[in-house]
Amino acid sequence: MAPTKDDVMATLARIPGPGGRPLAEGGLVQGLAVAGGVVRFVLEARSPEEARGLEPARAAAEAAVRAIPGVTGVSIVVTAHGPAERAPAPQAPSLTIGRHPTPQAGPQRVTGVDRILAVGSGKGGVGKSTVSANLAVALAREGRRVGLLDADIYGPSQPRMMGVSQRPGSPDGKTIEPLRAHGVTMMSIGLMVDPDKAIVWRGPMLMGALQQLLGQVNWGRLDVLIVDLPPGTGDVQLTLCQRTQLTGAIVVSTPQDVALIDARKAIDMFRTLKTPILGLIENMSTFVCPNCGHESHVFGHGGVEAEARKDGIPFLGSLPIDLPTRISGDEGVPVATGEGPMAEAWRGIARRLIAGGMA
Ligand SMILES: Nc1ncnc2c1ncn2[C@@H]1O[C@H](COP(=O)(O)OP(=O)(O)OP(=O)(O)O)[C@@H](O)[C@H]1O
Repeated sequence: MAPTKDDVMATLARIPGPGGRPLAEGGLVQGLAVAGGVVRFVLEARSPEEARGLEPARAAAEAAVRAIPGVTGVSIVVTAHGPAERAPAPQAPSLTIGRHPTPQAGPQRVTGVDRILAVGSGKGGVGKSTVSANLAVALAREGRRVGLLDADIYGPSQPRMMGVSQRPGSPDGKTIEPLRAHGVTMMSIGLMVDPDKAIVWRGPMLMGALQQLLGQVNWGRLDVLIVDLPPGTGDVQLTLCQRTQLTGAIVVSTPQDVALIDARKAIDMFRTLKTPILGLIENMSTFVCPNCGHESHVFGHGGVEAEARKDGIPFLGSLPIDLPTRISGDEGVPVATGEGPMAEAWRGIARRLIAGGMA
């Protein structure tokens, strides 16, 4: 019989954590997911010191969870952030998102944030949100302090992909406390509006909302903030590039021509706005049949790398069509939280960005 989350939490309640308190208590266990027999969760320490001290408890938890009948795999990630970055318990916010923009003099930094990476695409549905979420998690696993802002105002998908749904609090009515998931500090417009209501805003309202999400969210100290943009080349992209000091943009595309045509437009837009393009990522590159191992190039293959070479833009990597990537995205536990070839691919891209000083 497949194990349940309750089975896992009951097991973790018997394992001592920091200060002898059971691991199951105090919000230490985050993002618990049980898919088939595979159990995944994050142990979120309050400081790097506490994270280092958690190793024996992590090993004990892994052994104990593995011993639960029906468990076929266990992945436990320990992440740490300073207490300043830990969001307080959500309270009813008195702040709403969505207003006209306020004037500002030139592009501005976001307080406490060292780098801002925009993740864009020309075409919708090519995997921009999947890339943003997995990259954020992979960077956090490398020990970076990471924020994720879902700026896809018309179609926010990060709450689902990161597995959060509670409304962020605004205790003082001026700033919004972001949420935490899988070691990442995150905020999405989707958490502030009724999920069943369409956002019907003209450009100025979008600009104002983005300004609020950057300036009024208490991001804390971050090494890097990843901004998941809407597809295309519209008001949100323009506002972000013109009003914020961006480190650069990453453009995601699938290899087929129709996506590449739009990716070129996104590249052209970032160039026009003088935003450095840090690299291209090819998503849904190939499909390897899990039954026979045959590799098909459903959307073509290699087109994004060729485009990068032609344009003199770094190629950051390619990701195959992968069922666990889709399932884990739907379940709110990005595939980069686990182990295996996909998590390894994300780790590689994250390390490349860190080595280049970009994250
Ligand atoms: N490499 C992949 N393998 C399998 N499924 C994937 C992969 N990348 C993305 N997907 C799935 O494709 C769908 C679209 O992905 P995603 O939402 O990340 O795209 P997007 O470009 O952000 O879309 P939008 O234009 O709506 O913002 C999702 O269901 C996601 O799980």
